[in-house]
Amino acid sequence: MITTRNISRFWEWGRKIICVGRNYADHAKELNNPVPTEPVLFLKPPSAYVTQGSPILVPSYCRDLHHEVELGVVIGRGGTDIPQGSAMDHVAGYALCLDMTARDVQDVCKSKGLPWTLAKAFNTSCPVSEFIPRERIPDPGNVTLWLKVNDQMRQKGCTDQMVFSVPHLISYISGIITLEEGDLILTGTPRGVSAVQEHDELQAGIQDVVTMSFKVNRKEHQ
Ligand SMILES: O=C(O)/C=C/C(=O)CC(=O)C(=O)O
Ligand SMILES: [Mg+2]
Repeated sequence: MITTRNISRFWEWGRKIICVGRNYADHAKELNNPVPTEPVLFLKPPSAYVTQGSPILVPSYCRDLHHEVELGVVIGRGGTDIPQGSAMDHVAGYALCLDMTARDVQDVCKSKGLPWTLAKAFNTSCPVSEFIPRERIPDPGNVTLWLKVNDQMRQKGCTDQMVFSVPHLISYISGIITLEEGDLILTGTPRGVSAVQEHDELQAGIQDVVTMSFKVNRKEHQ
C-alpha cells in the first residue's frame, strides 16, 4: 500500500514533540528561575496533540493548569548534528502552539527532583494551529505571539526575546536527538503565563498570520 503523508497535517504523523523551556528571560524570571546558559529540553508524546474543534482537558490530578503560548517549528527535513548555518533548510513551516502545563504538579516534581512528564505530557497538552508554510514567517526571530483568556490579553511577546534562536535550537537539539520530518519543536513561552479554568475560552495568534481558539473542559473520571 502506498501512503502519502501531508506535512500540513504533521500532528497525525506520530512524530516527536521537543519542547524548550525558559527560553525567554522575562518568563524565566516570573517563575523565579535562572536564565539558562544551555537550552532546557523536555518532550511531549504525539498523544498530546489537539486541534481546534476539540477541547483542552484538565487532567483529573491538576488544580492549576497554565497556558504557555509558543512558536512551533515543523521539521521538513530530518538530520543529526545539523550546523546552525544550514538549520533553516530543515524547516517546513510553523504552527502556533500551547504548552499546557499542570503548574501545581510541575512545582511538586521540581521540589522532588522528578521529571515533568505528568505536568507537561498529558493528553491535549499540545494544542496546535493549522500548519503555517515557512514563506509566511520569513523571520521566526521577529514575530509577535499573543494569547487571550475569555477576551482578556494574558500573553504578548516577540520572538526577538528568545534566549536561543530557532537555528541555534535546531542545531543543539539535533546533536542530541535526531530530528525527523514531521517533528515539532516548541520554542518556549514569553511572560504572562497564568491559570485557566474549566469552561474558559483561549484565543491565540501570531500577528496577522494565524489565530486559533480552544475551550477548556475537565477530564471526566473513568
Ligand atoms: O521551571 C519552571 O518553573 C517552569 C518551566 C517551564 O514550564 C518551561 C517552559 O515550558 C517554557 O518556558 O516555555
Ligand atoms: Mg513551555
